[in-house]
Amino acid sequence: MSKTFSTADVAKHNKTTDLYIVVDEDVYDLTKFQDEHPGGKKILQRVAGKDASKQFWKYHNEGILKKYKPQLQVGSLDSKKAEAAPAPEPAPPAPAAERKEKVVPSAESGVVVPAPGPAASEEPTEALDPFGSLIPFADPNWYQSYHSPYYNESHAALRAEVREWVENELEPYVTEWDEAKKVPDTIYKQMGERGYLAGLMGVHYPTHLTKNTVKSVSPEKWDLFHEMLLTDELSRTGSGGLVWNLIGGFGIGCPPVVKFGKKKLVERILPDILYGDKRICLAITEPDAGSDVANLTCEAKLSEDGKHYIVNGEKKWITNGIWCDYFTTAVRTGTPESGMSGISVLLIERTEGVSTRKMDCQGVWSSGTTYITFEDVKVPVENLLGKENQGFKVVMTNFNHERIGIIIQCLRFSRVCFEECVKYANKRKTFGQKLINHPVIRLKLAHMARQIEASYAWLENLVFQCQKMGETEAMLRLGGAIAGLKAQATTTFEFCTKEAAQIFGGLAYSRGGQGAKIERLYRDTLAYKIPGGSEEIMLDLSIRQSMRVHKALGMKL
Ligand code: HEM
Repeated sequence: MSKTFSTADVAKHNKTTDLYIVVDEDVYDLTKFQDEHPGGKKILQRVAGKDASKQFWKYHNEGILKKYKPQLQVGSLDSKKAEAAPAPEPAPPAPAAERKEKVVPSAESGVVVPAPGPAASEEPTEALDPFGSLIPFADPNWYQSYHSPYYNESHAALRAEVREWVENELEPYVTEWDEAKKVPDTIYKQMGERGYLAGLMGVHYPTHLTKNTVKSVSPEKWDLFHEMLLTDELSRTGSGGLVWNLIGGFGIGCPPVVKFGKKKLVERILPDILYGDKRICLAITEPDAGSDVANLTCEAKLSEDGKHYIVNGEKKWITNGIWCDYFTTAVRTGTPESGMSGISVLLIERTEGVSTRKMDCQGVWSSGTTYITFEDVKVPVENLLGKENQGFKVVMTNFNHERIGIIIQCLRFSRVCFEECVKYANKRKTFGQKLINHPVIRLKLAHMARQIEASYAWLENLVFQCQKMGETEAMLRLGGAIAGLKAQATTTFEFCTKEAAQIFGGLAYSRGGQGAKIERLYRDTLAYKIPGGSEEIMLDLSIRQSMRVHKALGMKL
């Protein structure tokens, strides 16, 4: 692989039986690959022995090279070696001690939500070093040296750590996994090993439950902005299926156990979950009850000896269900008419009477959307989360966390659409002009960017409020705003996929290839607009809830 070639050496490999090409000064042996090349072998034979960089970048994106490099690259041109030395490395970030850190979460025991220290908004810090492609609006603006009160060196370090993993080990394979409707189990396991699962619960980093920690951020520094950027960077894969596979079930199924589960239960089941050995999901929605949670019918009756609940009912559209060992399940313990005051939440373990079957859906293919039936399932009373008939509070507390997760993903997916479009519009020519030179294309990009940036600024503000307020106050005061932002994020996401598809044209209509992310995200939009509270319910709730809260705060009309 480390062989050096001159252009004259490469030129000798110009036959169908011995076919080399050059892409970006690296040399590839395509002799065997030509027969399986999806673009055809003749097109490769026409560039045999030559530098085909221009043609390559016309038809492919970076993921293809990353994926095929290990098997096809045989060396590099001698010219590359000569130039390699002076290549400027981005300046390393200044040591943490040299910078003033903004958010210093305190780790008092008994405080569940990471609370920022007093420094959080006192004085402005220097902007962080630039990071990423520097395409405007393709990353949050603090990646591009904008000043921000929310981020410090530990966020920059996590950003680099996650991006490296995503770009090298996830993104090149995402299309394959989506088509297979399954992500290898090893990837989920790595989520545990890398300490990411433990950091995604909206609580202080739980070192008492796992020995795994995140390499670039010490547990006591972990805050909600780390959690946000972890989800954000994972979403750069441009696959709702992948993100939901890794955090969709866990991120909403596990927090209620940690926050409302009895100590013994938590200590028994959490370590295996946080290591990535066991999986957990949230089971609320039913064939006949979605956003209308108060209407659910899956029943749990106390056994005569009072030691078990006997659960009977169905759950539908449950993310990750087919792979799960544990189900955080909303059940009716009250009378059929009891509404929201007859709901409880149980941690149901995969045991006799629990059946799961995979559902076929429009989008998020690799997320394992599941239909679950519970038939006379015996659940120990110790598995009750919170108090009997007070499960509505557990469900509501969880909604803010779930919705913020959805918002983060939608906004990054919107950025992915934007970024892909900018890159494509700068190489694709129509009517003798690059797409970027057509005002109609720039107009589409502008409408995407303005929605992304405005929504993201609202998101950062709300995450900051969650961090400052603590869980109960956040639940009472921010529900309306978070619901409004969820609707804002899903409409932005839908708009961006629609406009991106128009820019990519036929490439966004067929699966795979350069338009793969756009085609997939277009199909994923409904999986964001409907669950976690549909767009219509979110908009209505945003006003109803805010009016109620502000009335209590003394609103004058
Ligand atoms: C390292 C060398 C190459 C590899 C690994 C490679 C791989 C691939 C793959 C995986 C696809 C499927 C579409 C996708 O997933 O993007 C594809 C499509 C294609 N490739 Fe290549 N390719 C290589 C070089 C080239 C070169 C040098 C040319 C042109 C001279 C070329 C022309 C095409 C065309 C026209 C398509 C079809 C694009 C479409 O469907 O729109 N490829 N290639």
